[in-house]
Amino acid sequence: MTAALTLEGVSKRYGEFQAVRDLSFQVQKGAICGFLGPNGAGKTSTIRMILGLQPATAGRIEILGADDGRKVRDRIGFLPEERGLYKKMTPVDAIAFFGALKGVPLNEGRKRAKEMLEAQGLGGSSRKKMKELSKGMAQKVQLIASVVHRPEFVILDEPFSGLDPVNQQGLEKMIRGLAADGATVLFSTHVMQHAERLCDRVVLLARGQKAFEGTVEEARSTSRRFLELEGAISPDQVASLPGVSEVEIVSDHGDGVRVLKAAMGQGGRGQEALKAAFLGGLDVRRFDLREPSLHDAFIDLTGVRPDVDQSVKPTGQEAAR
Ligand SMILES: Nc1ncnc2c1ncn2[C@@H]1O[C@H](COP(=O)(O)OP(=O)(O)OP(=O)(O)O)[C@@H](O)[C@H]1O
Repeated sequence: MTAALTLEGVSKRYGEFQAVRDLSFQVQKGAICGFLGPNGAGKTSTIRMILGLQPATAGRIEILGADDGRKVRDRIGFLPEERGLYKKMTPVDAIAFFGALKGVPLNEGRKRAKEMLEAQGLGGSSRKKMKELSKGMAQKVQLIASVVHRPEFVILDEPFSGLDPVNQQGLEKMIRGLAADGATVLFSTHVMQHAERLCDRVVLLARGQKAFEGTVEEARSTSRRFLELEGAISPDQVASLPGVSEVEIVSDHGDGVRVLKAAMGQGGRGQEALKAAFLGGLDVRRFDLREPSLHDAFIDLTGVRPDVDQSVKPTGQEAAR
């Protein structure tokens, strides 16, 4: 496997404030990688360093074999977090314009734009002005504009933000399509579900530091599984089941019937515990085995929720740097 992107010990300081600290990770060619973390974790700062839009304070970045993103800018597609295409242009013109900035002749850009809009079910909107499109449509157009030059590497900063579930799904499909056509994709998000569905690998970032790098499955496996049991059972009985590390009373019906939540310890298997409960004749009337989600894993690995805002408001002087 070949790495399309390598970061080694990358840091970013804004004045006294350390936004990114000693960050290292790789994205293999052709992979979809999720760059995950709460708002303010340092994702945009890292993306800007990868693209060469701002210098790293320390460390090394290699993208598509180059030591500076600006040297390979025509082979990269970028969807920034702050969006807005020329409002008075039609989608076709806006897309062709962006293509032209990356060396695609205007006529060819228009042809590609029409085909890509058609493929996204936006063929009917191609004569409208950008300002007349819904937010979801405009965002799809902007994504098309960022990939019309058929880049090898696509970087999307919070591509799902502000979209309704239907448009989010459409965008997920587009991202899968880009990877199926051979592109490498890195996208940032603070919503774990998108990454769970899309990514080959994920990099988890909290307070500017990497907390985890690996597959979604590996991330999940670091987190505890839970077994929820309802019946005339005591916490002690559940605590003695194999693999159970902790028991919590969720609710007590008062007649001896309770709902108990058992956290499985490292390597503990809920099925084994359930089997022992039934073989031991425990009065279990309902059970639920809950696998940890990527969201659970993020909280376990970083100690923070991915949906909080970790931003530190920059002072005027720092913001100007
Ligand atoms: N130019 C700047 N000057 C000073 N501080 C900055 C600057 N840019 C970003 N920061 C701070 O660095 C931290 C990381 O910001 P960054 O935008 O990289 O995070 P993020 O994970 O992309 O979050 P978001 O999705 O909200 O943009 C934040 O605390 C932010 O306030």
